[in-house]
Amino acid sequence: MIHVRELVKAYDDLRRGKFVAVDHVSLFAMPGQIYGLLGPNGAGKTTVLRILSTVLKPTSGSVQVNGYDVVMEPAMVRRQIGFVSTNTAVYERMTAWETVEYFGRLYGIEKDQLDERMNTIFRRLRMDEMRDVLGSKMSTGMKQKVSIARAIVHDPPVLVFDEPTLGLDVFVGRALLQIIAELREQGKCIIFSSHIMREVEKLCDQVAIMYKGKILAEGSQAELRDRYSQPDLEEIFFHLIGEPEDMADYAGAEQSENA
Ligand SMILES: Nc1ncnc2c1ncn2[C@@H]1O[C@H](COP(=O)(O)OP(=O)(O)OP(=O)(O)O)[C@@H](O)[C@H]1O
Repeated sequence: MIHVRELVKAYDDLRRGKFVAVDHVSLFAMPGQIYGLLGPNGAGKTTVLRILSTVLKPTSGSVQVNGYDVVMEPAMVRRQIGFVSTNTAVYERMTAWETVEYFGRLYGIEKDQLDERMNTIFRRLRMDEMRDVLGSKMSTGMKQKVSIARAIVHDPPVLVFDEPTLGLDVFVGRALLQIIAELREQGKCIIFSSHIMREVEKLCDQVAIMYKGKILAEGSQAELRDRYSQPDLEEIFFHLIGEPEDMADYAGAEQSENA
């Protein structure tokens, strides 16, 4: 379970001065559910997820992961979470098996239990054929599977996916979404951030639409469609922000992408 209350993150930016990247964000995600954080580049999604996984400290507000507070009990929070993003590192000189084993050991899992768990994970993620492939020889899709395997090796109840399909082709992207749906069936609490409306539409039970640091709307997809009388998430999004008159509206996002 993830409980975010009135979360604020302000940066002291040399160029922009004090910049509020996350502005009083509240959300609640349950086990067995995929919670979608949908928003364009620069909306503040990654900042929320980094605070959730204890990489960044909040300016104010509170975040609890399975009852543990991210500021007071960061080590316990890290045990609850598996984090997957597009640029999760895969070591060039380690095989798929060695990489996942290494992370399992970091979490202090006993050898026998680790072997058993890894066998299950490799089978479930259809990674058996790539056990001995070195990081330097892996395709992007293989690397992404290794990233998922290392994120779930300690069997965390909470999984965070930050734009996980970025740069993947349609086959690998689809397989990845299927894996995430399977993890939901296992009762995991999943946060899935994306700017791709179609993906969020397919996968997510609850959706928060985020823009310029704020959550503009939150609910199940059916609730959101009803509330705003719009047929899909894209229409709801533009209904909420208004049609941008020119790309000046989008300047902040461009900067973030290049940062
Ligand atoms: N260290 C920092 N200092 C100053 N501003 C920052 C810093 N990190 C992020 N920001 C700004 O905070 C805003 C939100 O960034 P964030 O990465 O959370 O957005 P996002 O929704 O994840 O988008 P993206 O998909 O581009 O990563 C952006 O305007 C970004 O430039």
